[in-house]
Parts: sequence; structure tokens; C-alpha cells
Amino acid sequence: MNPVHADFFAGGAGEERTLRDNLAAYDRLRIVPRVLRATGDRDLRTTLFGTELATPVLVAPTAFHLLAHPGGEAATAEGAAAAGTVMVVSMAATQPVERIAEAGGPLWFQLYPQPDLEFTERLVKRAESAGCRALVVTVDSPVFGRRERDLRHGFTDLPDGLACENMRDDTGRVRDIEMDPALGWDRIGWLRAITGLPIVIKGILHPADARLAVEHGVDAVIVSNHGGRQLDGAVATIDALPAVAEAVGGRIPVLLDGGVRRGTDVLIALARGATAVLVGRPVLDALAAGGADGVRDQLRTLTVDLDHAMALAGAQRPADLSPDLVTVAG
Ligand SMILES: Cc1cc2nc3c(=O)[nH]c(=O)nc-3n(C[C@H](O)[C@H](O)[C@H](O)COP(=O)(O)O)c2cc1C
Ligand SMILES: O=C(O)C(=O)c1ccccc1
Repeated sequence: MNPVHADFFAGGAGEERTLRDNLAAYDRLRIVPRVLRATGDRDLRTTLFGTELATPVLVAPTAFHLLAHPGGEAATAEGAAAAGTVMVVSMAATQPVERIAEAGGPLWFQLYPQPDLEFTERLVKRAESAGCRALVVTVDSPVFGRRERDLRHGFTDLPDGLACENMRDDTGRVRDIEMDPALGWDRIGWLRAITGLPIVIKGILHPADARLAVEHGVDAVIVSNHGGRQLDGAVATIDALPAVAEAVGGRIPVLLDGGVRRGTDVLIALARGATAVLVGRPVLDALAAGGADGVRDQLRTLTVDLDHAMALAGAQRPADLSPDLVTVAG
């Protein structure tokens, strides 16, 4: 891959403290396994908004898949479908959502609500018509993070010939994605009014915001710091999860992304209260290395690894995983 693009995928904001801590936080945690629990027939199936998935590992929304592989987002969708899981299509996808939907599914659609409400509404309807089954609203980006690798390279835009195809308006012009610092909870109510799709809020770290999400009728939250690409110094997601899960109190699903690399990471996240996790960079790496098959194999490997860890920890299904199975090391 072009090293500038590789840095765009791998990099984080600022000093990359949060990027590193998302992974390092798992090194500070240990599993306290149960034994003699007769966990022979394990079952990893997970249902979200009425869709049954083969695994609690989903594909996080990430931008610009055509920079990783000529198959682009369609290849990722094909791989996710083969692994029996959801792909969240980024608003910054380099292929039209309709084309991605032909290649795979189930899909959810990630949205940065735009200041232009009419355009936002048309885009939501477009995602809905393409068959997307949930709307993932990213709320950790009132402004774009300062990714110093990109600043050093002067990487600001897609190369000629590539575009954010879902930002094309009626005239054929591709709009820039605007981060909206004026975004507030009122816009979640507005989205609720224009779509019947489940609404997932992505980028929750504070338990008070998790409580507000439930109060505003949101259907799920994703504990996320955008893979360390927005606020550098933000808390690692696995460290933020317990307080968020407690605030939500089982009223809606809590998902998590950031730094999930192994089945044991998934196990720890589920034990601490997540219903499912999402992976970003591991999918991009797999896409770059092996296209749709690479993505499929990556997701299957994570799932097999989780299954193995569950057997060793005495869990038959995700619901068996509880916070007492995780302790802070030291
Ligand atoms: C290259 C790249 C592009 C991303 N693009 C988006 C995006 O368009 N929308 C979004 O909500 N999150 C985006 N994210 C954040 C991911 O959805 C996710 O939160 C993060 O990658 C999870 O961390 P992980 O990469 O450690 O698994 C992006 C992440 C990366 C690495
Ligand atoms: O890189 C990202 O993390 C991201 O969210 C994004 C959003 C819009 C355009 C490009 C990337």
C-alpha cells in the first residue's frame, strides 16, 4: 500500500496516546475463568435489532476502502456477509451504498449529520432504500481530529478518480463531509422523526451521555473513541465500558470498538457489559492483504479465537460472560 495511505489507516490524533491505550488497556486486565461448566456446545450467535449474527464481532465503519483494495467497500461487505456479521458502511465510503449492498449484508449505515438537513434526510432515505438496517450516528467528531501523520504527509483528500460516493447530490457534485460543532441532542430527535431505522450513537465514553442516550430513545450506543483518531488523551474504551454499561443498566445494547485484536479482548469486552464489539483496523489490514476472502478469514479467526477463549473460561454463550470474570492485573 502507498505508505501515506497506510499511515492514514494506522494513525491516530496527537501523540497517539489513546490509540496506544485502547490496546494497552487489555494488558492491564486478566480473565478469571470458571471451570467444570460443561460448555461443550458453545453458541456465539448474537441478535441485534432482530437480525441474528453468527458472531458478536461486527465491522466498524471506516473510510476510503478503495485505498486499501481495488474491491473497495463491496469486498468488505462480501467478506462480512460470508462471516455472518454486520458491516457498518462509512459515510466516507468510496463506493455507493447501493453497490455495497449488492455485494453483501446485513449492513448498517454510519452518518455524520450534516448542517444541511435536506441533504441529510435524503442520504438517510438512500441508505434505508439500499437496505441498511440501522443508522449509526457518530458523535465524537464535532471537529475533525488532528492526525499528525496525515498533516506531515499533507494527506487531506482522496486521489483523483476516487470520491465519497454517498456524498454525491442530485446534481452529481460530491459534497465535502462537514463535521458539525453545533450538533446537539435535538438532532437525534430530528433523526428519530425522519426514519424508522434503529438509531445507534457511536462515540460514547461518559456514563452521563449513555444515560442521556437512553432518555432520548436511542436504540444502542457504541463505546468508542474513534480508534484514537479524535480526542487524543481520551480514555481507553475497555476502561470506559463498565461505567457506561452500569449507566445503561441493560435497557439498550452497549457495543464497543477500539483495540479489539484477539478473542480474549472480545471476551473481556462482553464480560464487562458489551453485547458485541466492532473492529476497524484489523478489517482494513485484512482487506488490503486479501480482499473479501481476507476480511472473511479475519472475522472468522476472531470468532474462532473467541470461541476457544470462552471454552477455556467456562462460558457457553455470550450471555454467560459477566464482570466477575475480569480482574485488574497486578
Ligand atoms: C482509517 C479509519 C477510518 C475511519 N473512518 C471512520 C468513519 O468514516 N466514520 C466513523 O464513524 N468512524 C471511522 N473510524 C473509526 C472506526 O469506526 C472505529 O471507531 C475504530 O477504527 C475502532 O478502533 P480499531 O481500529 O482499533 O478497531 C475510522 C477508523 C479508521 C482507522
Ligand atoms: O478517518 C476517520 O476516522 C474518519 O472518520 C473520516 C471521516 C470522513 C472522511 C475521512 C475519514
